[in-house]
Amino acid sequence: MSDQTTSSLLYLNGVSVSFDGFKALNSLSFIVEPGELRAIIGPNGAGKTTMMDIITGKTRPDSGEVFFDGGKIDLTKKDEAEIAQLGIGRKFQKPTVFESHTVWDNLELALNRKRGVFATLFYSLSSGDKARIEEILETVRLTHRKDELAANLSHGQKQWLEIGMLLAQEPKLLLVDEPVAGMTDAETAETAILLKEIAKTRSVVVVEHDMGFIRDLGVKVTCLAEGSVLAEGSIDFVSNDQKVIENYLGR
Ligand SMILES: Nc1ncnc2c1ncn2[C@@H]1O[C@H](COP(=O)(O)OP(=O)(O)OP(=O)(O)O)[C@@H](O)[C@H]1O
Repeated sequence: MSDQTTSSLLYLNGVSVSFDGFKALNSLSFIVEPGELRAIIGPNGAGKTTMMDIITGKTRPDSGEVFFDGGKIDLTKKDEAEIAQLGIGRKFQKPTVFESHTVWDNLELALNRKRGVFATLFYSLSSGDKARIEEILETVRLTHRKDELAANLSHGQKQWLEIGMLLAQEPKLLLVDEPVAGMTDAETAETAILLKEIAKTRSVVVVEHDMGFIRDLGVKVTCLAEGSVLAEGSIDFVSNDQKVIENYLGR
């Protein structure tokens, strides 16, 4: 096993997958380090969602390697539930919070989900749990709205609440799909700060089309196109790459 495999949190090497003969991923190689925040950009159909599907076990690769946690775990041998348990959380584009519950209860439910049904039946909230919920509320900027029904939150706040629910499961890697679509400019700017804070204690991979937001993140950017990496580096490096301009930014 190579040094890159053992030092990385997530290691994809030569991953390919086809749907009806169409190569959605074409020998994709992609590495995320522990504690790294990484931005992914790329045109529609580039394979961004398919890559997330491979990591979370929703889709199986036709070929290639997918390792987690310093090469210890072969994700291609695990199902979706096992991968979630291993510490990979995924936030889809549309928020899916429990609208008729309060913000606090949404987080409490997420904390309980980690414990399983039996433990939850005989469970009362410990002071440690309360402290953790309060900490998450601070992180996702919702302390002042903790007793509000989730239905009454703004779209951006619902996105933050769902990120908080994922944090309650203590993922080592958080995958976030287009979090700022539909957010106000202020919420978008705040989301960049929030994700940078979250990435202090875990790795985060965020897919976005909003280039202002990507610039605010100030992290390494990977541009995908036609199922493989077109360019990777700082936002200035990637956005000045001729292939990126032709395939994505200049369109
Ligand atoms: N389950 C599937 N069956 C058939 N084709 C699929 C399937 N999933 C993805 N594809 C195709 O694979 C290609 C890559 O799609 P993918 O959704 O990964 O791109 P994307 O980069 O996430 O695009 P977007 O920015 O539009 O979300 C697309 O052409 C898509 O139509």
